Amino acid sequence: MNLPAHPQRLSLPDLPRALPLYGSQSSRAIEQRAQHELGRQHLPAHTLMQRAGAAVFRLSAALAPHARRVWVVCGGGNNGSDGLLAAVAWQQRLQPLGGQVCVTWLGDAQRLPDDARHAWALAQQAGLHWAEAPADGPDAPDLAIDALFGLGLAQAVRGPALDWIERLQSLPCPLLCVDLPSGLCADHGNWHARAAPTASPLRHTLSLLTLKPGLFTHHGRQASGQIWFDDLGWSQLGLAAPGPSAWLHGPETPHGMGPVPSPSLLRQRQHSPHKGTHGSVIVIGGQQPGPQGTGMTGAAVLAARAALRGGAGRVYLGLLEPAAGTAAAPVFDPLQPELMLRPAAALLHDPIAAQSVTVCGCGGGTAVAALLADVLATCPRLVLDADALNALAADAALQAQLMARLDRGWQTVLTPHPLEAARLLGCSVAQVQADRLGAAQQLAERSRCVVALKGSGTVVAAPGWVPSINPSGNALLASAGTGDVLAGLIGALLATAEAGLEATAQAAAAAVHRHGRCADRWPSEQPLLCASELLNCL
Ligand SMILES: NC(=O)C1=CN([C@@H]2O[C@H](COP(=O)(O)OP(=O)(O)OC[C@H]3O[C@@H](n4cnc5c(N)ncnc54)[C@H](OP(=O)(O)O)[C@@H]3O)[C@@H](O)[C@H]2O)[C@@H](O)CC1
Ligand SMILES: Nc1ncnc2c1ncn2[C@@H]1O[C@H](COP(=O)(O)OP(=O)(O)O)[C@@H](O)[C@H]1O
Repeated sequence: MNLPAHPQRLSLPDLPRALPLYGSQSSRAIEQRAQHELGRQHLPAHTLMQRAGAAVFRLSAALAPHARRVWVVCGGGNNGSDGLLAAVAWQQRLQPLGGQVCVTWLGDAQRLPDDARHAWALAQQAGLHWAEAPADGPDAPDLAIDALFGLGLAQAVRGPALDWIERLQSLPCPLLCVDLPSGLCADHGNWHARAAPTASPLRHTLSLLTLKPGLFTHHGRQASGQIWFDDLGWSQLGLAAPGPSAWLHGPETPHGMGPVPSPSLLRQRQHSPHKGTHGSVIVIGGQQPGPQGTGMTGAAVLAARAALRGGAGRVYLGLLEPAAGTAAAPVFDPLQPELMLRPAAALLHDPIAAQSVTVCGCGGGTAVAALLADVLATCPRLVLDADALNALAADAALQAQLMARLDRGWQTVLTPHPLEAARLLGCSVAQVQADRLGAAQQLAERSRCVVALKGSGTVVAAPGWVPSINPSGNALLASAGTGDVLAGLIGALLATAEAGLEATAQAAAAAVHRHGRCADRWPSEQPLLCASELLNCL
């Protein structure tokens, strides 16, 4: 058998293809299949662990080639074994150079799993230096390896490991986390230690055998730093893997269709299309300021502009009627005069509504609730955002109407942030965030809609689909109005997408990826990315 490939650096967000993600259960199933096959091929016991230890050593040596004082923190399970084997390899490298490896070990020699017992014996033979903590001052570590917990962490960390995790995460030297940063839940990206780590360019994570969903959503991206992957030779075994728990999608999503090319490129390649070919988008929202209205016209304007910049051929902006005695609605958008402004109710009763994608709810305030039943009944392709979602959450009749849309072959995309998702699911934000994949999937199944659950690692789910996680975007997007831009962009991509649930989900995922990529490409010398600036790079 060939040797396993070197660790691959995951170049996010532009993955060449969608990658399967496996939670702890399916990772263990894959490990079992691999162990069985390696045994069948008469490879020595502990081969997988040996490969894991070698991969950790190889990558850490590449990250810190001049390291002389290495601190390796190991737990008492198999994650710790990978660390122990890497420590032995570092000891062999550093001994002739006068360097030192310090191992902090949490295990109980009386109750070690089989692989860990073997690694422990090798570590004993190598004569490693054991200590509760590394030296301080000039002898402080210049490389650290975190092998406390990987897949086996099931609940809040207890005991001395809490202090070690904190110390590891704040060291001013490169840190390589084995499989997962200790404290991070493989399945959900929840942080199970004290305060979640701040971002650090010194932090790396080498995911072993499989990529886990928790690395890419909720606390995962920030806690993991740069993510690397080594499949430990799994792909060369030619075995069937269980179905993935989720996908990590790039511009190409896992569900069949190729990458979504940029609209301008598509247009430059063609000659015969007219504006109608590029689809129409209606945006309904933007409650006017007034005695009841909260004044959120800007949100609907952002969504409409995003639909235009996203490639829609025609964009209509239907602002919600101003209350009596308040200022009249604007008649045009001076910065984007291409937008066609009409009263929202008039747009809904125009035949245009049947041929367009409608984006409803951005800045809709309380006024949008009154129109929602009409919107659900007249708009075959629909994106519901913000206040439309809140109105939906408060009204069981509207929810029933939403669910029935799919029977007519009508598609809907919901774009909740975690609070909106919690309202729709009738649970707390903490419950949504504790299982973002599960929450998005549950909402998709319950509402029979495509769902984009926003936040770090936006999850796109659809009924009957395996959900996918978007790897683009960063906290530059955490500012008011960026969600409105996303809703408009989804509308634009839907306007030229094929009919059907799969194409709808594909378009939503592509829009989420494109939206996040704008933030990833934003020049680092410019500290802020306002929603209106985001429009310029769509
Ligand atoms: N499967 C694979 O893909 C492959 C797996 N490999 C490697 O094995 C790793 C999985 O190993 P694993 O199953 O032994 O679990 P692991 O992460 O070491 O944790 C168990 C230890 O943590 C402890 N512990 C748990 N919770 C705790 C808490 N809250 N607070 C405190 N302690 C807690 C628990 O203690 P206990 O509960 O038993 O007292 C036990 O000592 C995987 O991530 C990868 O690195 C690769 O080598 C090959 C391919
Ligand atoms: N930390 C983050 N990392 C990546 N994307 C983020 C982060 N914070 C927010 N976003 C993205 O920014 C957008 C914010 O949307 P939303 O919360 O609806 O804001 P608003 O209603 O003000 O427009 C979403 O697309 C969300 O995924």
